[in-house]
Amino acid sequence: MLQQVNGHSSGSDAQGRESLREDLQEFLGGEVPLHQLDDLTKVNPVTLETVLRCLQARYTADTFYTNAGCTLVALNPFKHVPQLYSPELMREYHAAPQPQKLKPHIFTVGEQTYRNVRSLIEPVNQSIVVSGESGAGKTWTSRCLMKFYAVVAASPTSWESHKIAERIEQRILNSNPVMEAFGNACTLRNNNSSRFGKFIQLQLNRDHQMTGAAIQTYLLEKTRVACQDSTERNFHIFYQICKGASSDERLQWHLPEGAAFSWLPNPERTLEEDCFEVTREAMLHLGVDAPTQNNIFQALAGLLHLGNIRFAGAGDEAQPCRPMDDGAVRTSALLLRLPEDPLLETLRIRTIRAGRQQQVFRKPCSQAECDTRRDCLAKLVYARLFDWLVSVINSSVCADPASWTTFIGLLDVYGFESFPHNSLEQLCINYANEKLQQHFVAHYLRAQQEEYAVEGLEWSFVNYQDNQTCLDLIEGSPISICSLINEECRLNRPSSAAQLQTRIESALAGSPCLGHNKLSPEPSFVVLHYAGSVRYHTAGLVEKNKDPVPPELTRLLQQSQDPLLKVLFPADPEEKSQAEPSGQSRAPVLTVVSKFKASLEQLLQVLQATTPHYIRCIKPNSQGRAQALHREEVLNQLEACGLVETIHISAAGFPIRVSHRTFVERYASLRRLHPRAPPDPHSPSPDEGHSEGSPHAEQATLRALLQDILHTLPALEAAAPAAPAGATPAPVHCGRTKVFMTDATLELLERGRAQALEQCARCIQAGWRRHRRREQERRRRAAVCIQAAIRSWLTRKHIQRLHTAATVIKRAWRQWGIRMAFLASKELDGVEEKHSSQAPRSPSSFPLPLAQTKLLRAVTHLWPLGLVLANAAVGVHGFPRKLVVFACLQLPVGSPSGYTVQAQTAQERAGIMSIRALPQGSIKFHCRKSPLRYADICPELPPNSATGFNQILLERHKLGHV
Ligand SMILES: Nc1ncnc2c1ncn2[C@@H]1O[C@H](COP(=O)(O)OP(=O)(O)OP(=O)(O)O)[C@@H](O)[C@H]1O
Repeated sequence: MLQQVNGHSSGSDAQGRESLREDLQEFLGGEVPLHQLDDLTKVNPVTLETVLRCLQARYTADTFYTNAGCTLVALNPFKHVPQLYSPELMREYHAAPQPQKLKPHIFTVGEQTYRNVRSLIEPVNQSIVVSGESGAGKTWTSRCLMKFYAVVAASPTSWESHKIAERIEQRILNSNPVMEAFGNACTLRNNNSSRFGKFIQLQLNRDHQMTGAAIQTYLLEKTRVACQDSTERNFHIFYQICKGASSDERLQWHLPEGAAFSWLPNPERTLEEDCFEVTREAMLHLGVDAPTQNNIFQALAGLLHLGNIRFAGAGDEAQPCRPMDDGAVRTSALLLRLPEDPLLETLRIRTIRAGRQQQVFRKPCSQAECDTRRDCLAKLVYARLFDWLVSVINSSVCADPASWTTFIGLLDVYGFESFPHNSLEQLCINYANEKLQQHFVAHYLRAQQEEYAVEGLEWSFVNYQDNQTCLDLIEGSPISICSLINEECRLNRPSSAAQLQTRIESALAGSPCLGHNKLSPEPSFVVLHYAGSVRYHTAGLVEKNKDPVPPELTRLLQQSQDPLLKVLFPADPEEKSQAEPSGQSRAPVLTVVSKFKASLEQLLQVLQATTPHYIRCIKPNSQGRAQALHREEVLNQLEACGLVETIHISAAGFPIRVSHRTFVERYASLRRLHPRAPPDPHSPSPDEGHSEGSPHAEQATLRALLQDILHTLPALEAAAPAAPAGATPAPVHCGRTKVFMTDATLELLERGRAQALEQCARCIQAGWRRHRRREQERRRRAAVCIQAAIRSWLTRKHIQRLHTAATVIKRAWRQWGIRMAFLASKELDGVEEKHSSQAPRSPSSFPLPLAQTKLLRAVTHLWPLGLVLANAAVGVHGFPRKLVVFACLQLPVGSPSGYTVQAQTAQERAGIMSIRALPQGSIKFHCRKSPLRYADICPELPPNSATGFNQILLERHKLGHV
């Protein structure tokens, strides 16, 4: 299902798939973000895509270790990660009650292994297989594990034993720089590439303290001594002596500064591995004293000079080739302490023994043969030197067999290799990887079986074919690739590469793992390995397998006066007979393949007798850059280290495992599609007997729901578009806590769920529309109500405001009137008040309308006269004048309720400005202007109207005209 979803598509379809993919991944992966998933087997479903995504997420989050079931996947950080390998962290993992609960780390594996040894559960001995391609971090990992054991497996009780343990650990750790100097080289893929495989056995005593170690090496790439790619380098030790030797040593070893050696490409490149002093120091700790070291380095210098020997063809086959530089021969012979002439002769002349008497014939070699013999001599010396060093290290670090009881093995092997040109080396490496893969798969399947057993599932349905057929093809009996190549060596007959190809293809035609190779221009055969198909070229395969060492070369080296070479090449009659296989001899020939096979079998026997642990080192990118993960490259390595294969094995079973609860939550809707018949009311309910809310009751309810859902599967299958008649039911198993299913079942369930969701969606849509219509109607009515209420409220408010305004106006108007009246009355002098107080007026005794009428009449008819009198500058004053005025105005004099005519003496003096009518009904003569705003305006009164306050009846300027 997920693979389909992961497939390519375009446009909206792709978008839909993407969202479904995410949805499914969320469902299957649970809530845990990918980078927090510590175990790749918990990635759900277990597909390459999800595994890759998980590894990428973790790498981005600087999390470099991830479990994959019984395997630890280690991504190379390609950078220093502070505290990732500190002694404190080692102790933390060592002290943890359950180290597997801590974050995945090589220390978890280390600690688990150590605890297994202590628990004494069979098999007590443990092994850690560290694999991966070149540069993936195998050596680093092995080194870290050794340091880990040096820290945790060294807590002796007494001070003395503490010292001994410390010395042993130091020696074990010191073996690393020595092994790396002699066995590692800078390659295109790794500056410090191990050119051999190794199995380190860390020996523990009864108290589980490390008492020693033993190192077993496999398949050193000795051809590198004499043949290097122009972009690569020879073994580190050659550069170390050339760069690190003192001037005396340079003289002694004939290594002048800047000397050029044809077997020393790229000498200008300086690596951190070029540290001569470290190597010397470590050798010293391992018991290789200074004179022996000197001897070793001198021999190595001799090999460098040997590589400078060049031969020129003599032109005549009967004549041996000429050396182009006698100096190189001389120096080489001197340093290797070989006689110069025999050295030259051995390189140029082959001896052949023939006939019953084993007569010796001497035959000059061709130029190419001379070169081959020279290279062979160097390879022979170097390989023996390497093996001798390993044995020296072993004798230094290996504990007395009686002192150790258990061991932890560290296997650092080369990963699966597939290059454009593959030969015997790759065949051996890939053969070893096939063997280890078989071992790993057996172990992995066992772990899977255990999980299935815990869940109460049968294992038998997992139909997986392991890689036995491929192994049969490579090493099987009686006919296999190895046996055919060995046969060619044994028969010692001339055979071409094409003939070998034909032989292999015809003899092994029935093997399903032998690929067809019709189009290749070069003779080759194809093997379909578990990690991919590899084409092996047959040219030179037999020769490499023979790894012939001309006996003359061995004899020559046995003549050396050098103490080291004497040790490396003792005069051994047994070796002699091995080195001189007779063409007619039927004795088994020790070929490279047969030796390798033997050591591999021995190794597997050791592994099978131990509890294995696996660390798969992955190189995130080939450039060695930090923070860069190239998916394609990682995918290839996952394939090569067998993780993909184990993923496929998972797929052969039930790659999808979901907990009961999650399953029910996701697929509960399926019950709507095909409802089950209601249960018999008399049958017991699933949670009967369990108290409500108890875990049992919950589990029982879940199970019942689960069964309901699973019962819909047949109906779903029948409804599936391409369901063939009589198709087998979708495989699904209900474990104790999880539902196990295949990809096909997931697809079926998902399809049903989509249908159920569609139905639900329709229901929801209809309900929603109904609900929306009702809502809309309700809203409309509510809006009308609200509008009406608001309008009435607004109107009320408006009217209220008008009322308030009117009241305010009225009040203001009244106040204004009062103020005006007050001002008008204030304007009067105290005279009136006096009059008023003396003769209070009674409205009832003299009603105002009548008084007004009288006044008006008086004003209208007589006031001009009174006025004239009042204004007269001379004349009557005082009371007589008042009387005159009163008379003119026809006002009753002394009437208590009548009008008063007021005029102040000062006014009288200043003259009258105006005559005014007051609301109280009196007439006033004003000698100045009124403070009232309108009081000084003489209204054009209509006849008989005298309203207003203090209204001017007549102004001064008009007075004159009167
Ligand atoms: N855990 C790590 N932390 C930091 N750097 C690392 C780590 N592991 C590996 N490296 C880096 O990667 C380089 C290659 O690692 P290493 O030599 O262990 O690879 P290898 O798998 O042993 O390669 P080969 O098979 O060629 O020997 C190291 O030199 C180191 O720089």
